[in-house]
Amino acid sequence: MMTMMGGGEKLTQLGSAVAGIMFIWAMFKQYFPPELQGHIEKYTHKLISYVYPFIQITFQEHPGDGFERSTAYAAIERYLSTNSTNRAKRLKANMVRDSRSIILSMDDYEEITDEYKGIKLWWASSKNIPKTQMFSFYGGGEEKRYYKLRFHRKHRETITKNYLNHVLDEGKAIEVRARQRKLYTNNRSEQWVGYRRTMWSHVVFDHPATFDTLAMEPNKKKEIINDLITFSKAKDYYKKIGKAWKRGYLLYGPPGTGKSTMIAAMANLLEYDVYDLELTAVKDNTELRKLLIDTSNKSIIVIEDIDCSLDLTGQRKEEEKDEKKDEEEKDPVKKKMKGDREQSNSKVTLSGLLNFIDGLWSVCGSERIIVFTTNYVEKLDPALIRRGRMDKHIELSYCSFEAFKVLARNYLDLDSHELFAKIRVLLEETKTSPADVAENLMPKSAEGDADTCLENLIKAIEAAKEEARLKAEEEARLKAEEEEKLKAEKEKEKEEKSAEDVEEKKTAVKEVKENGVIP
Ligand SMILES: Nc1ncnc2c1ncn2[C@@H]1O[C@H](COP(=O)(O)OP(=O)(O)OP(=O)(O)O)[C@@H](O)[C@H]1O
Ligand SMILES: [Mg+2]
Repeated sequence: MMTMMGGGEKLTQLGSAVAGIMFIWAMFKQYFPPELQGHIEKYTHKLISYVYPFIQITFQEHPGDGFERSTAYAAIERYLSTNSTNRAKRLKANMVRDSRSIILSMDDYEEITDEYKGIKLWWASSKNIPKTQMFSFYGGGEEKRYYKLRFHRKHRETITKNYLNHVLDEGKAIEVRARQRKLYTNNRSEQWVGYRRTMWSHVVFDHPATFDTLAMEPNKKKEIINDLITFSKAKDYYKKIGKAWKRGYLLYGPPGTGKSTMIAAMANLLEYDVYDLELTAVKDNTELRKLLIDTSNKSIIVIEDIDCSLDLTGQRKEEEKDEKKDEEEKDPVKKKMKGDREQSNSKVTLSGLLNFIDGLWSVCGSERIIVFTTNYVEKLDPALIRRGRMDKHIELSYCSFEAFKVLARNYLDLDSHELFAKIRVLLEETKTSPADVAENLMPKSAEGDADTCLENLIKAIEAAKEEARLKAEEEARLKAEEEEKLKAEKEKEKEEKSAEDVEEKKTAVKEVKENGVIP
């Protein structure tokens, strides 16, 4: 205070006295007639400005006559909630819509101090109570709340230019951290009507997966976490290089290897909302664009099983298509995907999707992550997955021993066990998905202990290994049979051919004999 005032303790006391008078005035002015109120206020302010070196800024909760709560007031409330819980003696608790927790803020007529770059500031909360007890729409009933900021006039520049932005940014950041995150899914366009926007339906996103619980090679996991965090802090960098603040991830790998789990972990790490985009419910590229424009910042837009939701083979050669058709007819899973695609009538095209990733729409909104998942990366059109479009390709593969250790720690609280060595060998020999491992590590009964779970896992992997061996044997047998059949057919063809040749030769000799000419 001494350093700020420069004028010594007397001035400090004067400041406090004036602040006290103003404070008491704010509380009691309602009891004076309005005409008198105006006069008293005018002259007191004049007098005070001679002796009083402070500047005051007021932030109303409902500026103007609107219903809308000022975003600045809300941000200040959040900002002060971290500050005031330690310093204010009287607090009020608020449960704000969409928030995960109660916000504690200083109660009316409380004052706290803040410090910014060595400058001391005072924040006070207050309210005006109108004389008439009329019905009103304002948030706090009839009262009009406001915050008052007070600081020495020599810091005017710093406070108005930097400090206020700092408070608003911090307040917004606290709000983002405290808000309930949402999982959105797109509705069919027939439901996009009415007063409320219904392009997306949402539920509270409360998935427990985190990168700690995700089973994966530790180095790979670290790399992904770093990549995400770097992205989330790179606002200025993206601006500098002139690129939209977006990043694309392609997650690929067999079923049950943690692709969807990783998306949840990403959302939890960055505290982003998740938009699960079901492409088969989107009629065409125009609808796709509308949906994407309607997403919010700080979100992950997910298209799962991209190969099933979009016919990516549009421009391919016919013969390739035929080949694929045969394959689809044979494989039940692929047949279902094809069914999904056909049933959906979706006319979203590859180029529509590419425009969505890096076309013009990307100028609207920022801080978005786009994630595609697929089980068949080799099926995707190269245009879709080229670098720059999908910035990072992440393979999620079968469960390695390192990944198993994460699961054992999560599910059984085990860091080591005598059965680990055996499991390591089995995992190296087989293709076991983390989902299968996780399934077996869950106790099947209330008494199920860690030993039983590990034994169950061993049994399950051994059974799968045996099944795979039998399948391989069967396939080898069928292949051998096929080859045998082919060989026999070729032999037969050859024999028939040579019989034909002999016959031809005989005819030729006969003709020579009869006609005396060589054909
Ligand atoms: N890497 C992993 N770490 C932890 N748990 C996992 C992992 N992979 C799978 N699981 C477990 O298996 C279940 C299924 O995994 P998930 O849905 O993430 O697989 P997926 O790769 O998305 O499969 P699909 O290709 O079928 O969509 C999850 O609920 C989770 O409990
Ligand atoms: Mg999945």
